[in-house]
Amino acid sequence: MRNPFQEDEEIAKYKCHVSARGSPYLMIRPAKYEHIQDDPEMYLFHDVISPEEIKIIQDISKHKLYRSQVVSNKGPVEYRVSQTAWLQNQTHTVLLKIAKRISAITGLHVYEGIPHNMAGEHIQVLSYGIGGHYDYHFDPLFKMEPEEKWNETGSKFEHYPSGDRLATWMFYLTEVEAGGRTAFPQAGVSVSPVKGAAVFWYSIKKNGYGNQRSQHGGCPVLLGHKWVANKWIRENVNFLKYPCSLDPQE
Ligand SMILES: O=C(O)CCC(=O)C(=O)O
Ligand SMILES: [Fe+2]
Repeated sequence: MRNPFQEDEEIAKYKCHVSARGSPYLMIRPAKYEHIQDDPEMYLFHDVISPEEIKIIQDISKHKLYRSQVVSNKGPVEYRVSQTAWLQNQTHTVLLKIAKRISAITGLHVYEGIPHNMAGEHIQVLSYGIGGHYDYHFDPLFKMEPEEKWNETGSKFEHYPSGDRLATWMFYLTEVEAGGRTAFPQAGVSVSPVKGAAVFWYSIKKNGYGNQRSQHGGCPVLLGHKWVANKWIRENVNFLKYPCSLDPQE
């Protein structure tokens, strides 16, 4: 996939892969993916959700959709124009299968688990019509704020005992005729929706701090209809899966 924001030299560093990623579940059908960036670590995985699975997800979402909100504000906001549906794993067997697949590919725990120690959030389905968009933002819930604030009494830290959003896995359920890219202005990359693919990136660095370069947004849909599904993967249960590195800045 050609990225208009990346120089040729930078593109040359990144490669496409076919790999079982060390998982026995992927031996017969290895993951096909593009390595997009190192900072943040980011990949585009192809053919990770089938057209039949997409249809099931859209069908169960259709009567649950409501105007999207953001964590920090109750009610609709102008900077996020789309519709949202949250799907719990038990809504359909397909959702459990999908969680297992994400886990095999990323090597992370992604099951919902118990509320105070969850590995992955419920799937969040988003539907954008023409003009639908989501301005630049960060997915982490509190780690983009200064560290002194994380642990204040009554702070967000207390409300998120499973830790912050370590990584985002986002399925593209449709192509978009024009517009609708997911853009990362600080990392200098953007990803065009490819039906059946998923973009995956880490928002928290190995040193435990939020990564400013993970800032991203959904560009306005100019023509067509865009559907995506987010799976946010939490930090605490994954502390051994994403260990710190020898470089404290990393
Ligand atoms: O729609 C997109 O491309 C991005 C969506 C997003 O960033 C979010 O829902 O947090
Ligand atoms: Fe986001």
